[in-house]
Amino acid sequence: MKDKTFKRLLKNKDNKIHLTLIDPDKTNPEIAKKISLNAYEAGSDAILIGGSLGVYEPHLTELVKSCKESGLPVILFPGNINGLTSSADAVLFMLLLNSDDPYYVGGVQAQAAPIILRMGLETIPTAYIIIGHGGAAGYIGKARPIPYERGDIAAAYSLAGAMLGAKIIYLEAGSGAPYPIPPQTISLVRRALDQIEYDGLLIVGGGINSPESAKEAIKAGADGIVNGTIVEKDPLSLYHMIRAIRNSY
Ligand SMILES: CC(C)=CCC/C(C)=C/CC/C(C)=C/CC/C(C)=C/COP(=O)(O)OP(=O)(O)O
Ligand SMILES: O=P(O)(O)OC[C@@H](O)CO
Ligand SMILES: [Mg+2]
Repeated sequence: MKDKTFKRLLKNKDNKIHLTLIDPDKTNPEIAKKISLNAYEAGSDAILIGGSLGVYEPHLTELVKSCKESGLPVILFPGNINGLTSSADAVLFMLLLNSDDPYYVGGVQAQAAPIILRMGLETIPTAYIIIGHGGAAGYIGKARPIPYERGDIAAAYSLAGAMLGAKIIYLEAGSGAPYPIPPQTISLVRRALDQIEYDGLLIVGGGINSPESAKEAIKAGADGIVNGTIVEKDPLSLYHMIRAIRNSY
């Protein structure tokens, strides 16, 4: 199996990972290119492209191509099978572990797998776990969100994801969530993953809108963070977010 893009991320683990999210539903290729160039200069590790609502072609492919001009890897973060295009470098092959709908825990993966095979995309096995507010992803994905403060439950789901072979454990509060995942919750997940010597990446996203909250997530044990909403509002905020996570110790 291809793993070039994932290995490139993993190499930066000690330096902490920053992922810049672009929603194809809200962004045109020109703006996506500007955000990506900015992300590259600020030191982000990759561009994630995805959203909870449907996307269409050729828009998605054009968006991916314009992001690739930055030189950063472009990783699909699909809400459904229409979020796939062969022009990306890889796809987060996600299972929404705490969804009550079997479509998101087996069904969509079976729909997507033969398409991904034909597209020749690298897959990054990802356990997607929705916590707290959950945002559009929680609603569309029919998640039963884990309460913000229940780090023990988040840890149980994260262990399950790791034991299933996920290379990324993605703790998600939902794009634009009013509060990010609390550091105590992240710490409990980190501790559990350390017990099994997990060697993948613990990524946290949703509502991380200040350098302080970015730093807290990393201090609590996240290997990396995702920023979407704040980048849409102010692309220059990336410099502060990335500086914060790289100077956490
Ligand atoms: C394997 C394939 C092809 C797909 C996986 C499909 C799964 C499991 C989806 C989980 C549920 C879901 C709808 C996830 C979407 C995650 C995502 C791309 C969130 C990005 O943000 P938005 O939720 O669009 O935020 P806004 O509300 O800000 O637009
Ligand atoms: O838009 P924000 O709140 O930064 O969330 C990013 C990401 O975790 C959403 O999937
Ligand atoms: Mg969206």
